[in-house]
Amino acid sequence: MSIDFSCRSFGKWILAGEHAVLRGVPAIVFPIQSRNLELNYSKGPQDLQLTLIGDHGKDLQLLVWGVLEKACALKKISRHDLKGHLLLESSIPVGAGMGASAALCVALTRWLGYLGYVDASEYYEFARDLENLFHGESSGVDIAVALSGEGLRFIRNGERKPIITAWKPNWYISYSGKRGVTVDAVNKVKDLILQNPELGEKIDNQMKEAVALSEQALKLDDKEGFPLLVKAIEQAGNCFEQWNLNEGDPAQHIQWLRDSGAKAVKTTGSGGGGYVLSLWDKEPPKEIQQKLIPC
Ligand SMILES: C[C@@](O)(CCO)CC(=O)[O-]
Repeated sequence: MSIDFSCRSFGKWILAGEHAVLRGVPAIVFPIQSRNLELNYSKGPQDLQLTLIGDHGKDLQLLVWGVLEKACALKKISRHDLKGHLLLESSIPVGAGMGASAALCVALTRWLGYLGYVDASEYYEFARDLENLFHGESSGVDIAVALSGEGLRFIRNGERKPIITAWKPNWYISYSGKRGVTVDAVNKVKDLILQNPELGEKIDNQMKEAVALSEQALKLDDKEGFPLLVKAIEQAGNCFEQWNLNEGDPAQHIQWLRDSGAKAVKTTGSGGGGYVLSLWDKEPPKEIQQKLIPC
């Protein structure tokens, strides 16, 4: 079968800015090159057929049809207008906070663009509308990075600026042992803000400062940048503590990383589970590395 169109979108991890980004604070987000979703499309006369492969391809089974349903409704097209064969290969786990749903929405948007249903100028907005199927409220940060494939400084309804890093930190993400459900985590933070607006604002401001520090740290050289980056990550990580989003398995995983020699550790993404970022001053021990994904 010949391939008529293909595209690739990426999973993501966030250095700083989670949650507060919903209230206008910038977020620093990077793609995970090793966790991506590849779409290959072959034209054909038959109603659309779907094949899912890869470590996490099958996870997408229910999501794909749901997203396509919504895309058809938004563009006022019938499912029967979509013909041919779609092959999706994914290495992004679903429900782990790595942005699998955003990567899927971006890949399908690009494909619909190829078919002539979506203009390239509206890819971002359209993919975001599709992603709202999964999140009650999303800032669009996952869509932005899945679309660009590069590190970004992201502001909700605002800038999406590439991040230039002057050095390559020894940083990794690893699974906390528990699923992270974005909508639950977002609601937990919102509840805290409702109950204690002053504290909510204080934590958002702390996150904002962590974002500024991390940007500064990445612009310096590694010698000067490292201690600043440690401070930034710890400060951002402490926000998750205050939001009570590290309880249980994530807290134990964070402690294990610290005990193993990580110099700074924080939850990445929505929290309440999912992935944890760790920063090291040298290569982590071999037996630890098996559990770490290089960023
Ligand atoms: C928790 C959150 O800030 C990041 C999830 O990756 C939600 C969002 O920005 O859409």
